[in-house]
Amino acid sequence: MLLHFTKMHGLGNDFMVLDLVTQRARLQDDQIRRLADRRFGVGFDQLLIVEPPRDPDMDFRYRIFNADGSEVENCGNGARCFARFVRDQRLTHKHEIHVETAGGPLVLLVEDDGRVRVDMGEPRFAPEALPFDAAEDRPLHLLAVDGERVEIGVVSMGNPHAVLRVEDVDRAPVARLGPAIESHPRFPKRVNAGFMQVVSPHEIRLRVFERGSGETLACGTGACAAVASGIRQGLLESPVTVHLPGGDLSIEWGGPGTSLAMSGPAERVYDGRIILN
Ligand SMILES: N[C@H](CCC[C@H](N)C(=O)O)C(=O)O
Repeated sequence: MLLHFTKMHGLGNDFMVLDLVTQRARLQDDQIRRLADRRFGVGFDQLLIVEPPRDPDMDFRYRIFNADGSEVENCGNGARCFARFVRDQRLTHKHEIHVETAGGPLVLLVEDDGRVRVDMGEPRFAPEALPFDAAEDRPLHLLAVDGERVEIGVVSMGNPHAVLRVEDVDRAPVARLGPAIESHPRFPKRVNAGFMQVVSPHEIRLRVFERGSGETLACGTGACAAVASGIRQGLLESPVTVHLPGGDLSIEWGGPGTSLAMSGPAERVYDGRIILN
């Protein structure tokens, strides 16, 4: 089976994007893992699949798979690349695109300068939304991990995030605590682990060890989760600039009962064709 695809990235968080509106394919987990491999395959953090919507009021359905083949509920950087892709491929001419995802509906606004603004919905802090094993909803939870006890904020952006505050992201124990938090037993569906350094009330630095992909150069939902947790703890005020290793995102959130908005770039790298057996 020959498949056309496009390689894209959002601040270095990179994607293979497949149009399954005009093409037909069913990919198995092991095929996704092989395609994700940066030597034996195309190489990506996530695979994004564009499909026709199930709900007639939506424009598209958008499915997201991590490099380990696991299907996930949401991908912020991927949403921006998705919006750029469907317009570049002339699958739509709309500037406001309504998308079905496993984590709920998204509204994507493609701006004239090529940046994409995404209404990411309302952050949810209740442990059962992630899911996270905890007796109650609170701004910070204690987690015993790798022989130490750390304080984390937990946030669902459709996908689960644990946010840990650090003094200096460059010296944060991402390689050691990232995997340990990702697969911690109190997160039955695993979790993305964010390491947040507060620079000022309107500025943070962030590194994210992503569930199913490892540390990435940027994580859109991770940036949203870190800002939401920081605002809830009284450390941050909207809008917040998030400095990730791959570049900056801008996040706005008016607090409980309101949607959180993220805006940033989406880049195409190349178009390709691959034969899947
Ligand atoms: N690894 C994430 C999905 C990709 C999120 C990230 N690439 C983003 O931009 O939000 C998870 O398992 O929930």
